[in-house]
Amino acid sequence: MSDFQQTATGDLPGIVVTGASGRMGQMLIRLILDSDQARLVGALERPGHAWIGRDLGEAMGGAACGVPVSDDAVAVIAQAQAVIDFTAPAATVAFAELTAQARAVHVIGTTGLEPADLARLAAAARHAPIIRAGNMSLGVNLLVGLTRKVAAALGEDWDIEVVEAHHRMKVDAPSGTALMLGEAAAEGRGAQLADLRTPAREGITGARTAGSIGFSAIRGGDIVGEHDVIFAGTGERLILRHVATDRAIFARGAIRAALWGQDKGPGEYDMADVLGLS
Ligand SMILES: NC(=O)C1=CN([C@@H]2O[C@H](COP(=O)(O)OP(=O)(O)OC[C@H]3O[C@@H](n4cnc5c(N)ncnc54)[C@H](OP(=O)(O)O)[C@@H]3O)[C@@H](O)[C@H]2O)C=CC1
Ligand SMILES: O=C(O)C1=N[C@H](C(=O)O)C[C@H](O)C1
Repeated sequence: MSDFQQTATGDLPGIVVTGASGRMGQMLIRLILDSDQARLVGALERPGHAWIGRDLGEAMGGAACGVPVSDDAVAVIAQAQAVIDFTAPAATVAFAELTAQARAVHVIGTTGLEPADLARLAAAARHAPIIRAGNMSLGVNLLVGLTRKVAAALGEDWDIEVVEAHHRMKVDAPSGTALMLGEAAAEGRGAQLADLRTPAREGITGARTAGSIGFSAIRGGDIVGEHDVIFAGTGERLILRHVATDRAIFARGAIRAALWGQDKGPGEYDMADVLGLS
């Protein structure tokens, strides 16, 4: 039986994990319980979920850890210094408003957010820090900087394509990471991604528009997350690649962000801020 006992003692930042039963939720819970820098103070799931009211450790198949799974977001978030949230857009927007009311740090990994969701996050960030990134790993955040530099160095005769692969359960495309990489490539060219992005291709598409940025998504099996930025020139190709093999890289980044945010004022931040890459 797994031991889900809390390692931390004393007055450390208290973290609440939303979407506790999810792939990222469970990874975060294991790492926070093992951490000597933070405490797990709550676990949230949506109303009606089979885990509600159960001890979190037992629900995860191990020994009791003393943290119940709850659907009472207001009461649980009131206990938090940070909320780490890898759920779904509608849930994340609602959690942002509650987390801002509690003046806690909101770390958001959720992808697939629409402009209206982002506007609500911006409003919440007027009251407390929000740290959001489509990918919380060190490697991808370094790749973002490399992509910006390579795009700036190469002319428009180098076509840019972002190719991503994820597990069969992923619901959004292109991935949040692919969009981060596309935005960096566009910035490198002194433009906005919205002006260069090519819609998904199918049928008689015509030739490629010069200077555009294309996206392709593969879904299958248990692929954790793979991203290529392809710079296709004439007679040569340059490919920047990141391969994730373990979700712990995202969870470690999110916990680091939650701790980094403890002395920050209201506002919107990203992982480049957390990692000192800005
Ligand atoms: N930024 C990053 O580094 C990363 C981002 N992600 C993103 O994180 C998100 C989650 O990914 P993943 O863990 O794989 O997905 P899962 O589907 O495994 O987990 C999402 C969890 O959130 C729960 N949830 C949904 N709505 C609510 C709600 N209202 N209240 C509480 N819990 C809720 C779901 O419950 P139920 O199943 O019952 O609906 C589920 O347990 C995705 O958007 C993904 O793209 C993932 C990895 C890294
Ligand atoms: O859904 C996932 O799994 C992942 N989502 C993020 C994304 O959309 O880029 C990050 C990572 O690739 C895993």
